[in-house]
Amino acid sequence: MSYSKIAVLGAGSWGTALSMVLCSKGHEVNLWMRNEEQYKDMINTGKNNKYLPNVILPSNLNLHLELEKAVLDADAILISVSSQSVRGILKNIKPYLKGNEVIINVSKGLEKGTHLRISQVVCEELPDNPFVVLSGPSHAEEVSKNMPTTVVVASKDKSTAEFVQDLFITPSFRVYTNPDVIGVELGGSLKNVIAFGAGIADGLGFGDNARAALITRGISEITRLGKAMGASISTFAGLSGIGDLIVTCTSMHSRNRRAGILIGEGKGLDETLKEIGMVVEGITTTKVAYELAQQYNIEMPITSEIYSIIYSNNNAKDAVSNLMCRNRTHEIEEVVDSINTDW
Ligand SMILES: NC(=O)C1=CN([C@@H]2O[C@H](COP(=O)(O)OP(=O)(O)OC[C@H]3O[C@@H](n4cnc5c(N)ncnc54)[C@H](O)[C@@H]3O)[C@@H](O)[C@H]2O)C=CC1
Ligand SMILES: O=C(CO)COP(=O)(O)O
Repeated sequence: MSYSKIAVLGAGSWGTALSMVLCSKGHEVNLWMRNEEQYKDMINTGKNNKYLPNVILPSNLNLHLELEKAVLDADAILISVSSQSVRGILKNIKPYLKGNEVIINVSKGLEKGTHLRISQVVCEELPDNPFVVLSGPSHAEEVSKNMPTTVVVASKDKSTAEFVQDLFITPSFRVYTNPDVIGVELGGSLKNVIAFGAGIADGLGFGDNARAALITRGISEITRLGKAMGASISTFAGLSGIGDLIVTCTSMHSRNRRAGILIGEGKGLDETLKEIGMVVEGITTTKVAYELAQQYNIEMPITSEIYSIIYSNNNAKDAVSNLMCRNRTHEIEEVVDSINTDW
């Protein structure tokens, strides 16, 4: 097997956990962070105490504060910051790149204002670099402890997807490939909106029935928007669709679900975000998804009610009542997948 040099940009919980997977395969891994205090603490303690406190960092992991040094001669660059920070990071690394580094995005969100998927942001900023998105049901807390996890890597180019599959795959971290970049990106982003809603239901004291309803009707509205935006509907039945939706709506590791629980219990948004202390992508994605639903004229009732709670300060109990008392309708829509997902 051959070894690669990989720069991981963003030392939150996900960047750290994925660095550990890559180190376990013997790759040269440069983990970059912007915060000097965090860097010193990680050097001194051998742990990422702020974001992933319960694991010891591998001894072969290189920590960096200087972006230029971190990306120098890299074969691949993994972006693990919040989705709204991705464009800024790409602009910052651009002067140091050769143009053939594979860009691997793992952040799950859509750009505020432009409504762009991260692959489109990368295409605007680094048009020459090959691109892959890695997504799926994968909480950092479990990946960092080598618990069995499956993810999917999507790229327009099969050999690039297989290169990234090879970089990561281990007996506890199984990686599939998929050509449907749009579907994988939308599944990973939009599930955070529904998971936030599932958290609200939990916080209001509702049970398993409500959660199952949100998961099932949630994937239905995600698929509707995804189809309109050019995704393959079968991707939403896979790891980056229903798989990620299930894990995020049911796990106490989920930042989106935990934030929703606090809102359902009556806390305000600022207080909630402070308490979580990590990125809660679903807040911004709700606004983008709501606007996309209007743009594509797609009915997204759950997203719309969550939008009204976050952005119009509507009462969560009223939102539930609005959803339950909508006009009666059929469950299954006729959906035909016309997208050719062969490479
Ligand atoms: N934590 C998890 O289990 C998973 C997270 N993700 C996604 O990965 C992305 C990152 O999530 P987490 O690691 O959980 O977040 P986090 O909140 O633990 O860490 C985010 C990191 O990005 C850094 N950051 C943000 N803006 C930056 C900038 N402009 N320059 C430099 N650093 C910056 C922060 O300082 C922090 O270290 C999110 O999009 C999330 O949805 C995806 C799968 C699993
Ligand atoms: O995407 C994730 C798991 O696959 C992480 O979800 P949270 O951001 O809700 O923790």
